[in-house]
Amino acid sequence: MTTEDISGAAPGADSAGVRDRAVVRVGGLRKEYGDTVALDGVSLEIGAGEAVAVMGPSGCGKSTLLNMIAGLDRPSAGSVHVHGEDLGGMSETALALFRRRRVGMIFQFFNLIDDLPAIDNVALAAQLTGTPARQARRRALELLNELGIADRQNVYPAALSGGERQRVAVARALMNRPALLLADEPTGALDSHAGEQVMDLLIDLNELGQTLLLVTHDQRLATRCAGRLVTMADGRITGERTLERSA
Ligand SMILES: Nc1ncnc2c1ncn2[C@@H]1O[C@H](COP(=O)(O)OP(=O)(O)OP(=O)(O)O)[C@@H](O)[C@H]1O
Repeated sequence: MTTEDISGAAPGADSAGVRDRAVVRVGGLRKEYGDTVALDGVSLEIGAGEAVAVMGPSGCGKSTLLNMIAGLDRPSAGSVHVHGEDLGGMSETALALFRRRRVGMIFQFFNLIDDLPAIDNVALAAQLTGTPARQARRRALELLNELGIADRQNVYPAALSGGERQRVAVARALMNRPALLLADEPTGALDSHAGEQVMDLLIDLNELGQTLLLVTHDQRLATRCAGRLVTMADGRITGERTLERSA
């Protein structure tokens, strides 16, 4: 896999250090759902080229934080900047464009479209930003090739293994060279072998300069893939430490 293949994010991981350019800046973030306070004053900065894992007990607000950074939901208070763009100031249309162009997301249950073969699941991400179909399919095939599943390009999600589905989802997430790759329990539905392969893939991508934010319950995923661990409880950040990546 090459830097050129994956992203426009790589230049951030330069010799000047990885945290000199923030890809994510979250300040005083609060989110209420009725009486539930899901986020209660979260501030976090992620530098270009960093891999950050967020861990904490169920219900502590991890996915809510991820969704705010992805522009999938709006905060009750506080600010989110991604790649220098202020999400709070965006119209719904601008936010939809931001989601397509700036962030790639992978989820526990893949979220692939059942009635499209692998290649079209991937290509669609670029077609939605206006890339002509032929060009989108060409890049989709390159990515599937880089991820080792080009031979599965015409297979529908139902006939793919869990690991293959997640690889298709990763290819889709990388399609528009996102500044930020967000992963919500990316190995949660995989057996240990497929999980290891997805972890290796995330490590490779980060080493090529892709900025990564992942939410997980899996200590092994966090320590293998991330350089920094953020812990949360009750909607707040309760701790932060640098990780030495384990083998
Ligand atoms: N759309 C929603 N409507 C109402 N409440 C919500 C919504 N989304 C999240 N919540 C609540 O906000 C809190 C934080 O939820 P969130 O999903 O962010 O936690 P989490 O740490 O990701 O949990 P898990 O590890 O179980 O996925 C929980 O109390 C949850 O019930």
